[in-house]
Amino acid sequence: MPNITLSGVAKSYGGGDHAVKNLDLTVPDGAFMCLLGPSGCGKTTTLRMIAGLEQPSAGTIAVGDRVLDSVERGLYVPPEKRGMGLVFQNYALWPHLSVRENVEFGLRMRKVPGPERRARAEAALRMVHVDAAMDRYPSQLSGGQQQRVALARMLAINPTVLLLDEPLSNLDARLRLEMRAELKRIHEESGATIVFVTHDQLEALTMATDVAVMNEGELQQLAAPMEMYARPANRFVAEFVGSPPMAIIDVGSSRTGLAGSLLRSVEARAARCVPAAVGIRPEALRLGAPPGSAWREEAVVEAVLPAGSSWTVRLRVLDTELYALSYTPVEAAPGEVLTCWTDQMHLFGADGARISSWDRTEVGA
Ligand SMILES: Nc1ncnc2c1ncn2[C@@H]1O[C@H](COP(=O)(O)OP(=O)(O)OP(=O)(O)O)[C@@H](O)[C@H]1O
Repeated sequence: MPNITLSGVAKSYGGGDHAVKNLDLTVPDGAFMCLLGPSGCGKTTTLRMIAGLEQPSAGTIAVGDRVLDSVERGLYVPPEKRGMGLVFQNYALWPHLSVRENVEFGLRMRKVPGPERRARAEAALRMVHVDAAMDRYPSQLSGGQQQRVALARMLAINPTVLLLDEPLSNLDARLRLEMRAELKRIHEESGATIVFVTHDQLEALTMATDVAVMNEGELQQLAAPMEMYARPANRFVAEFVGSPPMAIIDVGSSRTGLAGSLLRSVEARAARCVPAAVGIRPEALRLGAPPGSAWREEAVVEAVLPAGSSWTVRLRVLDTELYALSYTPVEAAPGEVLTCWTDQMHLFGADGARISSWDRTEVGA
């Protein structure tokens, strides 16, 4: 199964501002790609263009050698001829059809003969673990089961590409967690290429093989989830991916306060790195005795917030409030002075881009 390639793709609705700008994106064969970004960043528009529900204003969309859209060549393949399955946030099932009939419906439309239709519907329902409820009606199922039936309806068609637009957004927290694991399993079992739209960074990190972060119609970074977490390409990605978010301290040429302290530490290690901002993830801000070369400062404990398996600590470090996230118990009283330290800083330049030469100084530091 070939890659999906978007080259120079743009979309503006009715000649207005561009919802998607000059997008170059390759979805590798068999990938589980999440399009991630805040509301209005162009994720859904991108998915709808891949599906053929919207036509690009510029650029080319292809699956392998097969061009599906080319504005230049006036080429456009309609959705039903693209061989892709779509599941949207509102996954309406037919209320008057049983679960089995709902799943068989798409196959009936495609004129798949009876016995094969039944076998494929049952196999798809087994895959999503709702085969026991095959003869019930949608109103007799939980939200999560209905969601799975909608997925089974798509899987039965054996799409090589599955396009999902926030399909878990109507579910409660427990079901979302369950469905994330299910989707991952289904992806592995079916071998389908999945493109999944979400604004939930945790959803993207937990499920995707590749994450494409978008903002204001532009691709900010395309990377494997843990790579993106470890090395966000710019300030936007750094702040968007991770919860609680990374603290980003503007340093400029400051010689005072936390900014000055961080800057001196950077200069001591890599004099040629000139950051405009320094980022520290809460879990990278550690309490206690630092190793030799790590940046350190005295921190005044403002509050300790235990959450069962983790402890969030609000600290005042010189002139700035920072949060530390610890996975071992923190027993400190407000007003107590501790040492905080980190050996994992993220440096960003004046244009907001990551200073990657700094990462090389950290390796082996
Ligand atoms: N049919 C439309 N007509 C005009 N403008 C549209 C249309 N659909 C989307 N837009 C605009 O295009 C931009 C991108 O929208 P899009 O739905 O792709 O973003 P999104 O990232 O999926 O957001 P959300 O998570 O809120 O769905 C937004 O500014 C939106 O208002």
